[in-house]
Amino acid sequence: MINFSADDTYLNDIEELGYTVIPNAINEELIIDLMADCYRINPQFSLAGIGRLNNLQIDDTIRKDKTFWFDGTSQAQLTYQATMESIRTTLNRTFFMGLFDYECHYAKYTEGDFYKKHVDAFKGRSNRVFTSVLYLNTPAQGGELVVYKTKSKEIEIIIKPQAGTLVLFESERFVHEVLPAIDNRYSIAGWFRKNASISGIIDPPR
Ligand SMILES: O=C(O)CCC(=O)C(=O)O
Ligand SMILES: [Fe+2]
Repeated sequence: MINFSADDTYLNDIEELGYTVIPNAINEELIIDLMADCYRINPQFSLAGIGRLNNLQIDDTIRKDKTFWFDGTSQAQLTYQATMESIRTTLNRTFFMGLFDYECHYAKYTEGDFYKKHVDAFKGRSNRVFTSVLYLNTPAQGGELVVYKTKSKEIEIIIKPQAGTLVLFESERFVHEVLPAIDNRYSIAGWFRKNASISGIIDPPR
């Protein structure tokens, strides 16, 4: 399991580059349990929307993955959330980020599914600060994550999904896309958030 204090390479990457890629961040047993959880809830995966709550829109020209928001109904979900909780406190301690919670969903991409170029947060319009993506399986081909350089069309890095690899990046900073899947691709996408409560109403999750 990832231990930031034992190896600060990843924290240095975050500081210097705004992102990091951590292979084998999560132990194999938990990956197996999370995959089993995906199969359990398989019929409940649904076409992902764009935007939040009331203005959620389904637009399958932008993304075609199917998602399922964590509902805490399995030990695997709770264990994963506890791991993300420890990363949240580490990020806060190291970078004084004031991240106050974490939300995540499973995502399933089957053949031909993609997620076109986008950013996960827009300045001043979202409280998503840090994006996390954990890959649950290792597709033989397809479904690469392409991350672009800040304010540029050039590619910063192409990440091949590998079971156990955790990617962390600044949500506002990086345009990214998921290339069309060939083999089935399972992952957990999540967001560390700051509290952007508007006129006293605590910002709801999702
Ligand atoms: O699965 C990935 O590699 C990235 C997914 C993504 O960009 C998102 O869900 O916002
Ligand atoms: Fe994204």
